[in-house]
Amino acid sequence: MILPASTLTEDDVSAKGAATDSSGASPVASSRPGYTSLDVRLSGVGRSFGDHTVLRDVSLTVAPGEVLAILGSSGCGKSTLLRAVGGLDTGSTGEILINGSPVQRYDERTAVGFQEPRLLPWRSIYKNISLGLPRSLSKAEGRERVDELLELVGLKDRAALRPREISGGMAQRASLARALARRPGVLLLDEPFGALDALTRLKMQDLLLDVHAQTGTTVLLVTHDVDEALQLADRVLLLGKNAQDPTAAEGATIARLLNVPGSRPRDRASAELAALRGELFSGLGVDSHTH
Ligand SMILES: Nc1ncnc2c1ncn2[C@@H]1O[C@H](COP(=O)(O)OP(=O)(O)OP(=O)(O)O)[C@@H](O)[C@H]1O
Repeated sequence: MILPASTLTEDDVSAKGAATDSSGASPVASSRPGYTSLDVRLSGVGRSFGDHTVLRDVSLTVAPGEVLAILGSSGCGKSTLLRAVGGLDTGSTGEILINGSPVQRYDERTAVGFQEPRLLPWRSIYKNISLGLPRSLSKAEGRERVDELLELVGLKDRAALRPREISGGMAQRASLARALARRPGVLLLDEPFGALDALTRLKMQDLLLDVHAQTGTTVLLVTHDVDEALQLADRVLLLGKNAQDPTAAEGATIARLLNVPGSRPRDRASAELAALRGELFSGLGVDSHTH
């Protein structure tokens, strides 16, 4: 049973984040009954398309329950990396392990959410979410799970509507619920809020924090938004040229890997975050105009 985040006690919230994994990575969340949080280990991951090298030598461990934001300039390979972790692309080199075993084609331990909600227009919201259920569930179990998810993403009273009858933000919530329906150990989100207006985007960020507090799922989040990364992530991975080796061969690698301090939800105006924001902007080649 998934409870709305508002029913969590302070103890529930502070119990999260107490542990750290052996990689020295960020705090890990404990998952709720029925959910799992899996670790992801990347070793020397690379990807080329023909003679165009997009990614090279990406190595890191994402702790169970961690939220890792992936930033980088357009075309640097963020989606390519995410697709490789989900087994949507099998052309990468190096090794990707989830919970110690290699990623499979369309790995069932993962679920992917995209910028466009990708809902079937002729199906109800309820039915669209049920499309994400694992086949192993009975009808009754499936119904119970979809009801929980509708509650979790605040769409209980919209279940019977078609996608065109709800707003873009609601459609994105339905898409998130569909991705969660198989209770993935690793949730892969590719610019999930990129097409939403600024206010809806902030609300969706809060919703994702609620969902993460409820499920403890490991999240890899590709975003272009530095503030979104700082608000949501335990760590931020900046893909780009290696600053220590500017003459290195083409292809993006880990340019920076930053811990984001403070527990969520974070104070958007804190001085610590402002310093990190400046560092990330400079890593992205953008002048943050601080004087
Ligand atoms: N199937 C493919 N065949 C050939 N080239 C590809 C393929 N998929 C990706 N690429 C190339 O790999 C590079 C990285 O693409 P990718 O979509 O991963 O970048 P990104 O960082 O996610 O970009 P954006 O921020 O613009 O979404 C691009 O140059 C793209 O053209």
